[in-house]
Amino acid sequence: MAPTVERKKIDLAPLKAANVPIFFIVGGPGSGKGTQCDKIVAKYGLTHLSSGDLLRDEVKSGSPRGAQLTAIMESGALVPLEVVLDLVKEAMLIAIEKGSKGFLIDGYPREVAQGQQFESEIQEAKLVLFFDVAEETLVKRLLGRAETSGRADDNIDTIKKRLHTFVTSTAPVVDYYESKGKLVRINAEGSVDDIFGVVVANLDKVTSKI
Ligand SMILES: Nc1ncnc2c1ncn2[C@H]1C[C@H](O)[C@@H](COP(=O)(O)OP(=O)(O)O)O1
Ligand SMILES: [Mg+2]
Repeated sequence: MAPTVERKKIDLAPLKAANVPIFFIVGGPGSGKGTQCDKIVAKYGLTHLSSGDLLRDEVKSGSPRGAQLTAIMESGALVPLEVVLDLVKEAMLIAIEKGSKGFLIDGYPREVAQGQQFESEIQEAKLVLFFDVAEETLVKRLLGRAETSGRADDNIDTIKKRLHTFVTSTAPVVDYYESKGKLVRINAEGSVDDIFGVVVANLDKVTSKI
């Protein structure tokens, strides 16, 4: 059986009181989420949180929770939904203390259930930006990133597995938010700047109050 992970009680009152806009950023691995988020942060001053980075940072921190996470990932099991959500909540609270104007939650939700849990415990997402890219392009970009990223998961076998996971579990997320009228589907095959132009046009419609 996979080891369990300790959970602390997290007081979300300051986050709820701030009531800042939250955007989910979804798209296959290599679709350019990180690239576009960096540009959004620079223009709008939103806080960028990547659930993958938060997990990797927790593991690197050497905390007891990080060690428990390593054991789970090595056992091949999935990190429990609540633990990822705890890491996101903690990072959001720290950012709110520093005056964050809103959040880009990158790579989350991976499953419809994750999105529902986030929204019921924290707050509804304002919009979901979906970077839509053909599989062929994703593979090409990830192999390019592999040359400099040092990420163990940027290799052809793992890339294929991640693409399969994306198609089977994340595609329903896209359908779910589309049915709620919150999905912004962005064709992300073009250049970084062209894609950003579309992002800006969509964010400007809803961030006039930021
Ligand atoms: N529009 C674009 N055209 C070409 N390459 C792009 C691109 N957007 C991002 N890239 C590159 C940068 C990275 O090396 C790789 C993956 O981008 P990323 O931002 O790390 O993706 P993600 O965070 O969605 O996994 O592709
Ligand atoms: Mg990324």
